Amino acid sequence: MSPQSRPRVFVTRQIPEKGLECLRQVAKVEVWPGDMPPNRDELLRHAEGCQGLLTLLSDRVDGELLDQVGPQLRVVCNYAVGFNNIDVAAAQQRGVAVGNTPDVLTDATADLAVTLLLAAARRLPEAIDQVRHGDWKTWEPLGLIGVDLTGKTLGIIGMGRIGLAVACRMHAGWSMDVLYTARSPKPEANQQVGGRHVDLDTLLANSDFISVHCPLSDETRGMLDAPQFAQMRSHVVLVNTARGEVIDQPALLKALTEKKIFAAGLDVTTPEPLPPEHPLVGLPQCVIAPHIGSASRDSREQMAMIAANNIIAGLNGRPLPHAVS
Ligand SMILES: NC(=O)C1=CN([C@@H]2O[C@H](COP(=O)(O)OP(=O)(O)OC[C@H]3O[C@@H](n4cnc5c(N)ncnc54)[C@H](O)[C@@H]3O)[C@@H](O)[C@H]2O)C=CC1
Ligand SMILES: O=C(O)C(=O)CO
Repeated sequence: MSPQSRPRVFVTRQIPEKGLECLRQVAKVEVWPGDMPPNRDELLRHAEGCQGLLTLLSDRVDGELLDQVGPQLRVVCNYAVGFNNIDVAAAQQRGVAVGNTPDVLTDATADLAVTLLLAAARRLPEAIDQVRHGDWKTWEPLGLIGVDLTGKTLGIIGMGRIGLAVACRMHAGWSMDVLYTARSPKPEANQQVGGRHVDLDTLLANSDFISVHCPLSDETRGMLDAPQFAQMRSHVVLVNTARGEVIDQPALLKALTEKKIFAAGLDVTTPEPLPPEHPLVGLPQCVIAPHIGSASRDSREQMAMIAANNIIAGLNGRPLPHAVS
């Protein structure tokens, strides 16, 4: 195929080169060069006339964008497993295939959830600050006391790929019992970690640690709000690596400041980035990472390959290897 007749693909951010090389074999690829994502106008302008779009979570893909890109558009793939930024129904109505990059980031994201859980439970940011600021005066019998982990109960909200990987780590490493919610019981969770499928209220009332792993949807938005915090144990450590909007953030702030729960570890917030002056940032018992769950070398490279293969399949009118519906 001559370079002129190749389909056009717009990639909305620099991604690992391996994936781009693969795409360049079959398509004329434009990569957004900015450190910041394209704004709406820039996205609309650069996407117009493309057959493929490789998008990020910060790119809203809706009916307006799809119409402006034009009827030649065949495929959109998010460089992420979550796809709450894409109106999948609008894409399907227009015959546009939608893909994502699951599995290859499961371990990295689960590792980060465990890291946040441990850091929040053992008050690591406060301890590090003490050393940095010259406040480490002596060995203190009553200083920086955290919560214990071994043999406690872990509640997983959304027992999918990442939820199960977190449960496996905490069950094998800390002998935790596992409760979980999901749309249906997961036999693999029962087999691998003895997990019990329960309703949300049961999970909230009986867990010492709670880790959120469900996708963001109309059903899960604001799922943890004031009434849910009121049901939690006062020593709970809450971890969220799913999406910020699953938790009502003002309710979380209140629960933390009023010591209704012990601590939180967040990789996702509302909004992202969270401004440094936001009250959650200043709370010692809230550990916040800047959405780095999948930020490991192998995960990001493999995500790029999956995304490229999805786009290539879509351009060729083949079913996507990793399609969402
Ligand atoms: N922080 C980060 O960098 C990353 C964040 N994520 C987030 O993690 C989420 C989960 O990823 P995976 O485990 O791969 O997805 P998955 O699809 O394997 O698992 C999601 C689970 O949530 C369950 N679920 C759906 N609605 C629910 C509800 N209302 N209540 C309880 N459970 C519900 C589903 O049944 C499923 O078992 C993604 O959607 C994404 O938002 C994923 C990767 C990296
Ligand atoms: O994959 C996702 O859903 C993320 O949030 C980033 O990897």
